[in-house]
Amino acid sequence: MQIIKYPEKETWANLLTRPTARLKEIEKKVKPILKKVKKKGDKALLYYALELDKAVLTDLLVSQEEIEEAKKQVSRPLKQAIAKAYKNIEKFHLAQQEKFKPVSTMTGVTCWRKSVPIQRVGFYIPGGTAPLFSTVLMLGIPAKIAGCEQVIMTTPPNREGKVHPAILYTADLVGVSKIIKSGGAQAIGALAYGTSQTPRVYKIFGPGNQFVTAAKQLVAKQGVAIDMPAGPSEVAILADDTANPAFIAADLLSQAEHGIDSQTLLVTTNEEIIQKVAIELVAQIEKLPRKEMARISMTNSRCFLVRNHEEALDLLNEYAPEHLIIATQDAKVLAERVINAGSVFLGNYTPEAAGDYASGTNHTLPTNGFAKAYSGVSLDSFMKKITFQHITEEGLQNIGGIVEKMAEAEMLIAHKEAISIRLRHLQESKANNQ
Ligand SMILES: NC(=O)c1ccc[n+]([C@@H]2O[C@H](COP(=O)([O-])OP(=O)(O)OC[C@H]3O[C@@H](n4cnc5c(N)ncnc54)[C@H](O)[C@@H]3O)[C@@H](O)[C@H]2O)c1
Ligand SMILES: N[C@H](CO)Cc1c[nH]c[nH+]1
Ligand SMILES: [Zn+2]
Repeated sequence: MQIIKYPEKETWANLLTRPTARLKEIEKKVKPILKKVKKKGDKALLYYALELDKAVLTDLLVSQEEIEEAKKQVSRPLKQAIAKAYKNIEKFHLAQQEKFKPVSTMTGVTCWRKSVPIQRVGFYIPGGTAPLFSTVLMLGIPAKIAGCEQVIMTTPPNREGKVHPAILYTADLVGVSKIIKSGGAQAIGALAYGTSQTPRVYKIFGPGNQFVTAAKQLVAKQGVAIDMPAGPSEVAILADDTANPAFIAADLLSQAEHGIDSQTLLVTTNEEIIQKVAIELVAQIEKLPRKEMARISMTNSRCFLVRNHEEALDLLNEYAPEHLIIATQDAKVLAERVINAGSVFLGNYTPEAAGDYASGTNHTLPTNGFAKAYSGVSLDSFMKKITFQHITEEGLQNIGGIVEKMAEAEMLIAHKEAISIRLRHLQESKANNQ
C-alpha cells in the first residue's frame, strides 16, 4: 500500500488514477470480438467459449434439466441465506416505487408521468474468477418488481461447460427467461446484436471485468442502452481514531480479492492507524484463498494522510469511489458532504460486504470515477418514464398564446399553426353557437 502524506490538491488527479488498463487498449481486444459475434453469431460464442473460457460446448443454452440439477445441488443453509437476502433486497427496491400524481400546470392543462417496464432486458452475471450469484438477485429482483417481460441472462461457462449451481438456482428464483453460456465481451455482443440463441435486448445490465465493461461502453455507442460502466470493484475508507484497524484491513481486502485490477483507498487524519492497518493487512491476507489476487490488487492501493476531514471529503469526492466506508465518530454528519460515490457505508459495524450481498441496497454500481455522473442500479433502471398530458378547450385558450409566441420567436411557424388552427376553430364554434 503506497502511503501519501499531505498531498497538495494539484497532485490529486495523478495520485487518484485507476489501475484499469486504458480504455483504448482494452477496446483493441474487444472490438474484434464484437465484430465476430455480429457476423457469426452463435458460432463466434462457441469459438470464444473455447478460446477464452476453455469450455467445449455443444449447446449455448442452459437446459431445464441443468436448472433442476442445480436446484438439488445448492445446500439448504445457502438457500435460506439467499431467501433472507432476497427479502431485504426486495423490500428496499419495492420502496422505490413511484406514485406520480397528475399535476394541473394551468387550468385545463394536466400532465402526468407513468413508469413502464423495459420489455426485454439482458443480464451479464460475472463468473470468470468467482460465481457472482448475488448479482442475479441484484438485477433480477428489481427487474421482477418493474415487470420486465423477458430477461436474457449470459454468464461464462466453466471448463466443463457448466454454470455454477447457485447462479442457476437464483436465476430460476427471479424468473430469468433464458440463460446463455457465454462470458466476456462476446456475451455483451450477443445481447446487443442478437444471435440465433440469444434474443437481442433493449438494455444490458450487470457488472464485469474490463473486457465486459469496455464492450458495454462500445455497444452503448451503437444504440443499445446500458445500466452504467460497472467495472473492477473499488472501496475507499475514511477513518479516524475511533475506527478499528482490523475491520479496515478486512474491508480493504474484501474488495481487493475481486480481481487484480480492483483498487482500495484509505484516507485518514490519523497517522497511527495507517501503521496498524498495514500490520493487519499482512496478517489477514495470508488467510485468504484468493491471496495472490488480493496481493496484486493491494499494489494498486493508496493510503492518504490528510490534514482534516474537510480535505478528506474533497479528495474522496474527486475520486468518486464505487463504495465509500466512513468509519469516523461523526460518520452521519460527514456523509452529508458526500457528493460523488456509488454507495456509502456508515460506522464501524457497516461492512461493505453487507451491501454486496444482503442489506438491501444494490451492488451493481459505477466504478472508475463514473459515480460523478451515474447512479447504481435501482428500480428506475428497469423502467422508462413516459409522460402524458391532456388539454381541455379552456386549457388551450390559456396556454395557446404562450406557445404561439415562443414558436414564432423560434421561427417554427408550423408549430405556431398547430395551436392557431385550433384556437380559430374554437372561436368559430363559439360564434356559430351564439
Ligand atoms: N462494479 C460493480 O458493480 C461490480 C459488481 C460485481 C463484480 N464486479 C467486478 O466484476 C469483475 C468480475 O471479473 P471476472 O473476470 O471474475 O469475471 P467476468 O465474468 O466479468 O469476466 C470473465 C470473462 O472475461 C473474458 N476474458 C478474460 N480474459 C480475457 C482476455 N484476455 N481477453 C478477452 N476476454 C477475456 C472471458 O471471456 C471470460 O468469460 C471483477 O472485476 C469485479 O470487481 C463489479
Ligand atoms: N463488491 C462487488 C461490487 O463491486 C459486488 C459483489 C458481489 N459479490 C461480492 N461482491
Ligand atoms: Zn464485493
